[in-house]
Order: sequence, then C-alpha cells, then structure tokens
Amino acid sequence: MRRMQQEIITKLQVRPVIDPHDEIKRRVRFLKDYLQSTGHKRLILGISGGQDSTLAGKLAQLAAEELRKETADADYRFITVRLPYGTQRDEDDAQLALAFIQPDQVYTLNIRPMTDAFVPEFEQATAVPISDYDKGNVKARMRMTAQYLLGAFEQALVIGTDHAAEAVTGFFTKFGDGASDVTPLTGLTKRQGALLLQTLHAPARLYTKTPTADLLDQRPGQADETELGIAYDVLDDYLEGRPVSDETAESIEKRYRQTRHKRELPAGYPSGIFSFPQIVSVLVMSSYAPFTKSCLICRLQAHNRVKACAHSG
Ligand SMILES: Nc1ncnc2c1ncn2[C@@H]1O[C@H](COP(=O)(O)OP(=O)(O)OC[C@H]2O[C@@H]([n+]3cccc(C(=O)O)c3)[C@H](O)[C@@H]2O)[C@@H](O)[C@H]1O
Ligand SMILES: Nc1ncnc2c1ncn2[C@@H]1O[C@H](COP(=O)(O)OP(=O)(O)OP(=O)(O)O)[C@@H](O)[C@H]1O
Ligand SMILES: [Mg+2]
Repeated sequence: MRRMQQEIITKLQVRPVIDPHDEIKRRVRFLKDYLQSTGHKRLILGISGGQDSTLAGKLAQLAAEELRKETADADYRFITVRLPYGTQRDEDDAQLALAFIQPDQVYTLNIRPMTDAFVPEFEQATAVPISDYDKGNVKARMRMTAQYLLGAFEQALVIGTDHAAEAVTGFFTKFGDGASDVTPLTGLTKRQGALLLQTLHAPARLYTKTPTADLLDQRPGQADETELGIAYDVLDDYLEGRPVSDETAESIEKRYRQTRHKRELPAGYPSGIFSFPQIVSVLVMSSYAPFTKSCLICRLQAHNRVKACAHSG
C-alpha cells in the first residue's frame, strides 16, 4: 500500500473490515457516553432523505431510547429537523427516513426565504449575481444556522454526518454541514455506512439511492460522484486499503492535501511560529506519545505548531 494511503487511513480512523453489529453498538455507545460526559440530554440533526443523515439519525434515536431506559430520565431525546429549500424534490425519501428513524420530535424549517434574501443583497454589494455554486454553500450554512438555533432552543448537541469518504475529499461546506458538535459516522466509508443501514433493516431505497448534496438550483439532485469526478466505490477502495491505480491515488491525495484546512481548526497565530518552550513541550510529549513518524516536523504538525510537513502534505 502507498505510504500516503496508510497515513490517510490512520488519520481518518478507517477500519478496513468491520463487523456491522459491533460498529452499530460502539457508535450508539459513543453518543450515549458523550451525552453523559457533557451533561446534555438531547441531540439534533437535519434529515435530508439521504444515506448519511438516515444512519446518523437512527444511531442517535437508539442512543436516546437506551439512555431513557437505563436512566429512567425522559429528558433524553433525539430531535430531527427537515430543512427543505422550498419544496424538496425527494420529500418522499425524507419522509421514509423519518418513518424508519421514528425520532422523538420533528421540526420543519424552510431555508428558502433566508437563503434567497442573500441574492439581491449580494448583487447590490458586488454588482454581480451570486453563482449557483456559492448559493449552494449558503444553503448548507443556512441549514447549519437552523440546526444551531433549534439546538440552542432545545439545549441539544448538533450531530454532524461527516464520514471518511467525505472527509478525504473535503466534500462538505466548511462551517456548513461540516460544522457540528458530535460526529457518530467518523471513519466510515460510504459502503460501510450502507451496510450499517442494511443491518439496521432500513428501507433499501435509503442506502441504495444516489448520494447528492442537492445544493444547486440549476442541477437539482446532481450526483456527488458527478461533481467529485470520482466514484464512492473507488474512494472506499482507497480508504479500505485496497489497490487503486496510481493516477487515482494521486488525484485523491491531491484533493486530500488541498482540503486539509477543512478538517482542521482555523489556522491561528502563532501557527507556523514556535517558541523554544513550545518545542521543548512537543519533544517531551512526543517521547510519551506513539507517533508514527520520527520526523520532528511531523511531530510539530501533530501538535498544530506547523501547518504542513513534506511527509504528509
Ligand atoms: N488553504 C486554506 N486555508 C484556510 N481556509 C481556506 C483555504 N482555502 C480555502 N479556504 C476557505 O475555504 C472556503 C472554501 O470551502 P467551502 O466554503 O466549503 O467551499 P467549497 O469547498 O468550494 O465547496 C463545498 C463543496 O462541498 C460540496 N458539498 C457541500 C455540502 C454538502 C455536500 C454533500 O456531500 O452533501 C457537499 C459542495 O458541492 C462543494 O463541492 C474558501 O472560501 C475559504 O474561505
Ligand atoms: N434538505 C435537507 N433537510 C435537512 N437536512 C439536510 C438537507 N440537506 C442536507 N441536510 C443535512 O446536511 C447533511 C449533509 O448532506 P449530505 O448530502 O452529505 O448527507 P445525506 O443527504 O444525509 O446523505 P447522501 O450523502 O447520501 O446524500 C445531511 O446529512 C443533513 O444532516
Ligand atoms: Mg444528500
């Protein structure tokens, strides 16, 4: 396997082989433990009718139900929110997902008025019409705002649906669907997510349908794979440590490097500048931590003291 491939697999916490029953249990337990450790009793998530929110939603509902049973505290709840932009083309799938999840609560909030409000304001400010692509990212950020608003109202933590196949390509809107409090799908490939839904007896439609960000007015329901220019199966092969062509691997790795800023906290001063005490503390810590590298720059990078190293881009 390529060295960079192994590094990405490790960094994104992908397990090439999973036991779906065990994976479901561990991820539900993670949500329960996280709620209990923070003192929160509620989780919230936007349900689109796609695979990722269906899976994350089901895991969250199971976590809430188990916590209610184990603690006899009825305050543990999972709250969903439908966030259509106007009328959603695949509303039936969203309803199917809700029927499968059986969430404790469903809100609906139309993001169209607030998204559209930006259109004339943007043009007024710039004298140029907003592009369909940029408007798509506004939709994702409006959904984030709605989830955080309802989350604050309900004292709920916001669930994110990021997983390894999205993380490796940075295929999410920064501070849009990329913003959340807790991500129960971390490390899963797209096909592993489908396997978990199958194991949970979800309707097949919800894990066989074509994944779409569905953010563009001009290309409704455009397949992620069309925009990405790469199939999820190929991304999954790469992430599960299977052989892919050098050309494919290089294009994935290039994208991974280019989108690094989306997987990290914002670059903050003095990022890239390190003081003598910082270097000493990194060296001391690194003698205890199980680093995969003997390279000093990699170690500093792992502690966010430098932005990149030639080894990992
Ligand atoms: N090197 C750097 N260091 C720090 N920040 C950097 C940066 N380069 C750009 N940036 C910042 O990042 C911004 C670009 O990132 P971002 O705003 O996310 O924009 P961008 O990556 O261009 O767009 C998001 C992509 O994710 C896709 N998406 C979105 C939502 C959901 C899904 C889905 O799978 O369902 C997919 C969407 O279709 C699109 O292709 C720049 O405008 C700039 O502010
Ligand atoms: N119309 C919508 N209503 C509510 N939430 C949405 C909507 N569209 C997107 N979201 C939220 O944004 C997240 C990111 O969208 P994304 O398309 O990656 O996931 P998905 O739709 O659940 O699955 P898939 O990738 O298979 O389409 C969703 O998981 C969901 O939480
Ligand atoms: Mg989708």
